[in-house]
Amino acid sequence: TTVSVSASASHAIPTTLYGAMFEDISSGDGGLYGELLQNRAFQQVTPNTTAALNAWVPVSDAVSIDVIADPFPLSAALPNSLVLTIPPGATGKLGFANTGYWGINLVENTNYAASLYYRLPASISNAEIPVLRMELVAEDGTTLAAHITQLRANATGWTQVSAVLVPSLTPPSTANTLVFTIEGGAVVAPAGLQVHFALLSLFPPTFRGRANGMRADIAETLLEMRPAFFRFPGGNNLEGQTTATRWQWRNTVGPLTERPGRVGDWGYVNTDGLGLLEYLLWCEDLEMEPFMAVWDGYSLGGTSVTGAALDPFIAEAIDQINFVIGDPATSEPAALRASLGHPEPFPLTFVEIGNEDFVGQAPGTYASRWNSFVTNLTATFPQLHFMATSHTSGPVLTPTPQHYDNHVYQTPNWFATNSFMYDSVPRNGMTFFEGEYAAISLNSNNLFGTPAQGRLLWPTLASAVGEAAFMMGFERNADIVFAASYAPLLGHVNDSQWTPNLVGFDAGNVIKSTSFHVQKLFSTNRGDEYLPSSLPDSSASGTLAWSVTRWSDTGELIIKVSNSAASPADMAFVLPFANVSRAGTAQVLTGAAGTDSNTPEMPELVAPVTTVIPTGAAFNYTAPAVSVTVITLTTQ
Ligand SMILES: [NH3+][C@H]1C[C@H](O)[C@@H](O)[C@@H]1CO
Repeated sequence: TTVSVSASASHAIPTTLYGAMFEDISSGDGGLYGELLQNRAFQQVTPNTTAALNAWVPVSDAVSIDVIADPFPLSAALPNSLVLTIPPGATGKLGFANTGYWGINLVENTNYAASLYYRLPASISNAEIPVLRMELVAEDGTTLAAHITQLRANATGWTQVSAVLVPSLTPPSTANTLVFTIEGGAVVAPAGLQVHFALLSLFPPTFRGRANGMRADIAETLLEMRPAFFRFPGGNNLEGQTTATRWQWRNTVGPLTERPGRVGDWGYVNTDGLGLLEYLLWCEDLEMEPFMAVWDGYSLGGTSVTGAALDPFIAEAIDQINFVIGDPATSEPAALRASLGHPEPFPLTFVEIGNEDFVGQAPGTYASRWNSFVTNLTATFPQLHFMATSHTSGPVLTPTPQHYDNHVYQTPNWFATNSFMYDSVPRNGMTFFEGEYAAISLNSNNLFGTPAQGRLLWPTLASAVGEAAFMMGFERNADIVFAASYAPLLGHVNDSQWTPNLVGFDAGNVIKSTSFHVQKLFSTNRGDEYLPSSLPDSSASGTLAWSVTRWSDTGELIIKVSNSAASPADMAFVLPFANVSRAGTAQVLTGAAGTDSNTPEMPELVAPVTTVIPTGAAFNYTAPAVSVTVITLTTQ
């Protein structure tokens, strides 16, 4: 195949072309968000049930623990507490432990910040006052770190205890626990003792040392991709099953004692410790533009709010946006932002109105809800761009959307043969965000089924190669495609609500998938202008796709190639430049079989290999079977 490249660019490659989509789908709590204790504040649980004690266990049968609706709660937002009951004369390790999110990763000589609130239902009159011991304990019972503090005899009000725990060694597994025990032996409990606990927390060092920040290894992995934007808070997790359980920005900002959490849309409670300000600071740290969604009246249970009933939610969206960009002098939400330490507005251009309003009953009311939101938001924020989430084929929306968020989940082969999807889209001023795409299954007749029905647990090499072909279409059509992101971004391997995910993780490991490598290769070799070239075969039998872009300042050329065929593809490149470097760099992602995946067992089975290849004004390159290649060379 000969590829002749044009000397003049046809269009710019937007800086926002490659980014990340995020929602809490086994990805925030227990993942990107740094908190190591699961169910840390008993949020949104039913008191006096076993489920309310999720991730909490007693450490001896001499005591009992129960989650209650506390008569004197820590706060209105956190009404529940854990009551430790020590019967008279009890001895031994009198306490309870948290087992984390399928484990707690601990590293020696690292500072872990523990904190909790406790209160005594009645003052203790004993001579000896009980001691509270916090310990990091390994699977075999070894104490890795300990901190003791004396309880205050008259602490009938909530009292906070904070401590830094430093493991003396790195334990052999992540099956570690944080153990809380009361000591003082029989003296403590001549008549027995009860202690109430609330908002118990353990944080490792966070990414960039941010308070209430992100887990560093996952954050560093996402930083590797250099995503240019970050879409949040969803995705389904924006919507709620009902209006009442929608994502509400105010409940996600301010002190953790003021955040009630919510029943998320992926089968577990969200702490909302990862909230709007944390998302925005995270965008700042990774230099990503926020693509922020506002709740738009539709909930996944099928209900819609329309007409005048929508007004309070439009006001809520205006407040949410003002929290991000408002002037503290004139806007209460902006003043709240300033009071939380960020007086300056955050950058914001794109606001998405809802999520996937093409599902269920949503299309029936989206035109009306879109009109209500966009009419009001445009009046308040004329500088913002609003993205529609219904299908471009309908319903007809007014005002006409400037941008649509398209989603596609398909088979690896579908992606490999649909890289021309945007070539035939009319150029009428409308531009597109391919906000969610992924090779999800080998079964085109049941894409969202189970693994037994063809669903992929992990991205495969064939997934990544297909997605790369599809992404060539983004670059060739970057005059109308301004952003694209794989979804979902992250998933906990022990409890994923969705597979495959771009990055898998467990308590101690991060797994970079084959698709992650493609996202990183494209995002870190983007170029800023597109050079037209001979077109690949756009038919269903096309197996070879490529894209040529350039950095206009340096003249550096980037040639991306995707070969989904089971055999190598001989290519000849013809470049119309005088001073093409005689050697270029080739980063090649390939493997033994298209079915290869990076998994917890073999996290690096498939990884890019960088080589130097001969290049020049005309050069040959053989793309290996089932591979993605990024060639970089200079032209001046
Ligand atoms: N059903 C997918 C579409 C929705 O927007 C996401 O929440 C889900 C996983 O990426």
